Amino acid sequence: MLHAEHIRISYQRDGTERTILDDFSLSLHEQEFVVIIGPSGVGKSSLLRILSGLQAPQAGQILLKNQPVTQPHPDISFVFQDPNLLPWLNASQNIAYGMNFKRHKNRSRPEIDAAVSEAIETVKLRGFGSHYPADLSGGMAQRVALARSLARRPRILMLDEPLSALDEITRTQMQQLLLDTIAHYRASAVMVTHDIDEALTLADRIILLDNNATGHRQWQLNQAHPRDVASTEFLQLRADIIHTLRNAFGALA
Ligand SMILES: Nc1ncnc2c1ncn2[C@@H]1O[C@H](COP(=O)(O)OP(=O)(O)OP(=O)(O)O)[C@@H](O)[C@H]1O
Repeated sequence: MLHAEHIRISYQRDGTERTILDDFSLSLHEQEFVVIIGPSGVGKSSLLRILSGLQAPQAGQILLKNQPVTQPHPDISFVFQDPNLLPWLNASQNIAYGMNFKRHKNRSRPEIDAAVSEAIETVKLRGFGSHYPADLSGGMAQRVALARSLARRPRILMLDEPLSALDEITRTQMQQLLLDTIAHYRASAVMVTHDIDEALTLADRIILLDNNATGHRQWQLNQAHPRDVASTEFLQLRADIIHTLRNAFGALA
């Protein structure tokens, strides 16, 4: 449904153009969960912004249902590492605020209220709609951010390390919640993470971004959820990914 074709990302530094990523292509399928990994600075966040239409590539194009994506798109939502909730709005109002987008302008109040209730229910925050961000834990705030992104029913969710600020237990719970929530909304997802176990837990496909000539590596995972990442199968996959990272990036990995 989303196609990235021959993407090049470069930035100006000290008057010269520095290419971060070149000739990257990706076809994201319906309800597919793609996880992007790679060392710091390889261009993961930049790529996610480009896939979302938040940033223009220097070459190539993004197509969603065969239409070019050149600006933020109502069918694509973004979840950041920081929940970025508005402190003067309660959880329900923060979620409703996410629906304040061109495509939803004609929605009636009852429709918005129903979408907010469904989102709150799905992220398991029933009873917390009237709570303000200051009264929510980090995990709860990130659930509100997830609900805000999904209430407007995007087809694709872009997730930039959304769980990395959470403690280990909350993070594990959130991984399952993320899978359940995305399945409920029948969305696809592209997520950036540094955590290989998280990638193994969530992904249908893991892509290792590589900015040199060896090209990007990918692994297809067909195992059902929940997954036991301590099983022999996953330990072998994990070892293969780490080995590939070391070969591609040496000391950086
Ligand atoms: N707006 C910008 N202007 C100039 N350089 C930038 C800009 N954004 C990113 N960069 C540079 O591009 C490179 C890739 O950055 P990006 O944040 O996409 O990488 P990343 O793989 O997500 O890194 P990390 O894992 O550390 O978050 C880095 O060297 C960064 O300094």
